[in-house]
Amino acid sequence: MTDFAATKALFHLPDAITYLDGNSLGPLPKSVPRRVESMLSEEWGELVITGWNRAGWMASPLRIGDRIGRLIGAPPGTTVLGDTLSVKVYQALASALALRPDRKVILSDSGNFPSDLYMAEGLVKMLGQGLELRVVPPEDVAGAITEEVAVLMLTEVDYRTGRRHDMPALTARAHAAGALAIWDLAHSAGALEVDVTAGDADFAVGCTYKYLNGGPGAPAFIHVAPRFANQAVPALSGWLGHAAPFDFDLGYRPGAGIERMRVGTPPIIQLAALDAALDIYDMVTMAEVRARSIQLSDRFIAGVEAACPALTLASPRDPAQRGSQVSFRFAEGYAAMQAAISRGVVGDFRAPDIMRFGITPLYLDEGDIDRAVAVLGEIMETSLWDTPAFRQRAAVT
Ligand SMILES: Cc1ncc(COP(=O)(O)O)c(C=O)c1O
Ligand SMILES: Nc1c(O)cccc1C(=O)C[C@H](N)C(=O)O
Repeated sequence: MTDFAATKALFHLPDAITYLDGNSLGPLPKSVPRRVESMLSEEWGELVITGWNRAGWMASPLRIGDRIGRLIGAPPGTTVLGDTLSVKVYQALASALALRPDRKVILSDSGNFPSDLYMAEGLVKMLGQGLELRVVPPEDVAGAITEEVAVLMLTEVDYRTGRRHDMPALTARAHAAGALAIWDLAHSAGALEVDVTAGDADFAVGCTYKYLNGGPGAPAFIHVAPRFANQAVPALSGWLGHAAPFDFDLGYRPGAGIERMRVGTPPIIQLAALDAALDIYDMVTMAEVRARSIQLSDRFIAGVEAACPALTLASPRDPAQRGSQVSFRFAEGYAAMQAAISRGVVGDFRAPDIMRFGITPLYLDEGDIDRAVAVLGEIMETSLWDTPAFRQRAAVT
């Protein structure tokens, strides 16, 4: 049985802050500074270039990829880390399209994160070939999976509303229509019980700086189903995805399996931080994390609805349809969130009117939820948000 008080004690949580933004950037695990410091001084400092072999740097994208694979139901050797999520989306999509050369449609939805759509748009422009990116409302996805579709590309949990797609059902539908399915697990990995194997995903990608607490700029992951591992053509054919990088051949030969999804030099310092952060996931089961997330989310929804009648729930009320965030609509949501932050309750805002709160049981408990509810209630009751200073938008929201 997971001891959530023990996991909470493993995080550095800034004084007087209730942190409800772990769905965007996880907080600092206390073990990370020590690990990074030892990586710097003992590995980089003492081993210098021999660290690639002697400290296992070169193998770390696959080794740590397996730690993430365990959390998303991927078999060992099918998940690798590197680059940003936008890059991994591009790689997955390019490879999936090459596996369905006779089809022309990439199907996605308007709840997808814009970068995923932008990467698809860029790829469509570059490849030409009559390809089309078709974006439909989330509720219309199932009906839009026709035999024209080459690839269904979705983010499982909507970054704004927290609405969760049914990965196994939509994937089965895509497969029945002859299409492939790519799942972006940015808002799922470390938050929900995900099983890419049972769900039969062809490709899965995600980031590690949200629920997995790898820190700002932590590398993304990509998983390729074993049936395609040696078939997927890597669009970004960098040297570390080559079958024998240190042969320095002039021609590219893809590496075995998931190795081919590597591109260039891995971010070793950032991987050390992520590796330390993932130790916390060895202390929990995803079933318990999910159950606790639902418990805390339901408490938060009930509290906010009672204390803040002006906020309307934007997330599905049914926990099964929701990820691990809770969102509310309020026309002046940006200002209201700034007011909340000024009172120590940190969530974020997504245009046009979404106040977003990440519910992360590894370091949040009932006391945090109740404090956040009380602060939001007070802000709404006193209209504390109603000042030009809180309406002034920052560069990053
Ligand atoms: C669903 C989703 N896809 C893609 C991205 C882009 O990730 P990155 O900035 O690592 O490329 C994000 C977050 O920024 C995201 O939430
Ligand atoms: N990756 C981010 C960044 O570099 C700066 C600010 C925010 C982010 C995010 O991750 C945003 C996030 N994907 C979202 O769901 O809105």
